[in-house]
Amino acid sequence: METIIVKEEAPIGWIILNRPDKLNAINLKMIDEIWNILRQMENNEKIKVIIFTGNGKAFSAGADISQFKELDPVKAWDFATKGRKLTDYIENYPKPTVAMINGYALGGGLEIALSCDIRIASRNAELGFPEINLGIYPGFGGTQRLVRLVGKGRALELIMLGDRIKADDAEKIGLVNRVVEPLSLEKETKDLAFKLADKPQVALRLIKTVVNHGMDVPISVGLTMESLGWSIAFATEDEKKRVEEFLSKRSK
Ligand SMILES: CCCCC/C=C/C(=O)SCCNC(=O)CCNC(=O)[C@H](O)C(C)(C)COP(=O)(O)OP(=O)(O)OC[C@H]1O[C@@H](n2cnc3c(N)ncnc32)[C@H](O)[C@@H]1OP(=O)(O)O
Repeated sequence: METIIVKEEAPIGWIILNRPDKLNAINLKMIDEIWNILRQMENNEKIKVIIFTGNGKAFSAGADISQFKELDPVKAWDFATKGRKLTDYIENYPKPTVAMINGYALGGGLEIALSCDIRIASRNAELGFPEINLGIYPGFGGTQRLVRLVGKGRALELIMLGDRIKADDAEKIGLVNRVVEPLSLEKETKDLAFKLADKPQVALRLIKTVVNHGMDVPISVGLTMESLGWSIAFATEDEKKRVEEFLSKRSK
């Protein structure tokens, strides 16, 4: 791998963006490498949770601006589509995903973090969508995911002004789930990942499907999806075992 470091630390699969001298700017190669490793990890039963992070002082400072010089509208469309397909894949990934935001998470970098299920940020992280300052706007799904996460007013402010915000402010608006001290970032993220890995995996997958797709359809359809998914959970070993355990403890 040229642009990422991959670590298997079962049950965690680490994907570490690795162009530290360029603040982990995302080029086409990185998109391909993340995609390919995610495909492999999908079939690796030992891996139950994926953690994304960055090597060095950034999670990622966004799409690689040096590639923009070569872009005409057709190439820009290809680049954006590749990035957007990747973030769609991450959002709908069959295993839980966590973004461990260790520093700058900007533009396309923040869009990767936004497509993860949970975001934990170091207190010294800075987040934002500075694309407007380049005459563009988020193109890896950010306009749509941000508005769903923080609401229209805050999303427009972030995207239209392009200002970076501190982790604490990101937590206040729900852009990140939790802020921790830099030295505890890895431990807190791993604790969270272990907790997720201990949960029934099929039910987690159903939750992601119902929540993600439920947001795209009328509530009546979302509620029906919820009921269908809920019924499917009764076909799992986890449900049988866990309900049985609960009831047998009560009857003693
Ligand atoms: C085509 C479809 C795109 C779809 C949507 C996505 C769009 C985007 O993501 S556009 C990019 C948005 N991001 C930015 O505009 C951030 C750009 N970076 C910065 O503003 C600053 O680097 C900083 C504030 C994040 C950090 O500043 P500082 O600590 O002073 O570090 P340097 O600026 O010296 O950066 C070190 C090194 O990294 C290179 N670099 C940083 N960001 C990018 C980037 N996004 N693309 C390419 N290269 C980047 C920077 O040029 C420096 O490299 P050298 O000059 O070789 O040392």
